[in-house]
Amino acid sequence: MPSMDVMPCRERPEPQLVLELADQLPGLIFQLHRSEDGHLHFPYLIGSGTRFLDLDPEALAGDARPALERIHDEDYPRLMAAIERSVRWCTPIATKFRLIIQGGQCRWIAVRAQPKRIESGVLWHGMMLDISEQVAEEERLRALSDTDALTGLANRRKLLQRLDEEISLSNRHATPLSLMMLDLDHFKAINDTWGHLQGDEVLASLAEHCQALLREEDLLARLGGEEFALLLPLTPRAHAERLAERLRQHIAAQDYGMGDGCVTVSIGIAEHRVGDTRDILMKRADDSLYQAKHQGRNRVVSGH
Ligand SMILES: Nc1nc2c(ncn2[C@@H]2O[C@H](COP(=O)(O)OP(=O)(O)OP(=O)(O)O)[C@@H](O)[C@H]2O)c(=O)[nH]1
Repeated sequence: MPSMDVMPCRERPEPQLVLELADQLPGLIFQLHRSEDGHLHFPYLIGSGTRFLDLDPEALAGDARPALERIHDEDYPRLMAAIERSVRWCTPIATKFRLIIQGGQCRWIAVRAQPKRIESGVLWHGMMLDISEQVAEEERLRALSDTDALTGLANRRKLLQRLDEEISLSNRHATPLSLMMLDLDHFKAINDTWGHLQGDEVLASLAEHCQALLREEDLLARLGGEEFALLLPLTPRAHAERLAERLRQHIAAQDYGMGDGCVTVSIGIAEHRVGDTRDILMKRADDSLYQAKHQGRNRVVSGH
C-alpha cells in the first residue's frame, strides 16, 4: 500500500469541490514522484488539461514516460535539467515547454512545482497551465517591435541586435561578414515631385525588389527615412561588391510608376575586421556611402 502522499488519484476520496475546481483550470494540478532510481510517475493528475492535452492519468500514475515522450525535442533537455536541478538543490521547477498533441500540433505549457523530499525519493506538487495563446501574442508583439511598418523589413533595433550576434560569430570563427548601407538618391525631389504617398510606395517596392535578390540569412533593414542597411553573414567584401552592383542596377531598372532610372541608390560597403565593434563597422560602411554620394550617386563604394 503506497503512502497517502503518492496514492494515485483514482484511489483517493477527493471532495467534489476539488474536482470541480480543477476542472475549471486551463491546465492541471499534479504530483510528480521520482524514486531513488530516477523513475518518474504522476501519482496525482487532475484538471481539464488531462483531456485537451490527451494525458491519461491512470497510465501516467505508473510511468511518466508516455507524457515525457511527447515533449518537443528542443525543450526536453531543458525540462530534464530543471528536474535534476530541483532534485539536487530542492528548488522549485519553473519553466515552460512544448507538448505535442494529437495531429502533431504543439501546445506551450508553463509548469511550476515545489519539491519535497520523502522516504521514497522526491515528490513535487505543482501545476501546469496551457499558455499557448500568451506565447503566440508575445511572438506577435516581438515581431512587431522588430519590424518597420512601411516596408515590412527589419527595423534598426533588429539590425543592431543581429549585428552584435554576427560580429561575435565572425570574431570567434574568423568568418567573413559584410555590411552595406544603401541610401536613395535625391529622394526629397521624388517626394516633392510625386508626393509623399508615392514616395512611400517607392520605399516599399524597393524593399520588395531587393529582398528578392537576397539569401535567407541576409538581413535587410530600414534604418529610417530612405536609408537601408544590409547585413551579409559569411560574405567577403568581393562578394558583397558584386551583390551591391546587382542591387544598384536592379533598382535603377525598375519603373516605380515614374519611368526607368528615376530611382537610384548609392551604396557603401564595409567588411568586418576582427576587433571591429558594431559602431566602427557601421561607421566604416557609412563613410563608404558618403563617398558614393560625394562621387556623384548611383554607385557602389567599398571601403578598404
Ligand atoms: N515618402 C517618404 N519620404 C520620407 C520618409 N522618410 C524620410 N523621407 C524623406 O526623404 C527625404 C530625404 O531627403 P535628404 O536627406 O535631403 O536626402 P535625398 O534627397 O535623398 O538626397 P541624397 O541622399 O543626398 O541623395 C526627405 O524629403 C524626407 O522627408 C518616408 O517614410 N516616406
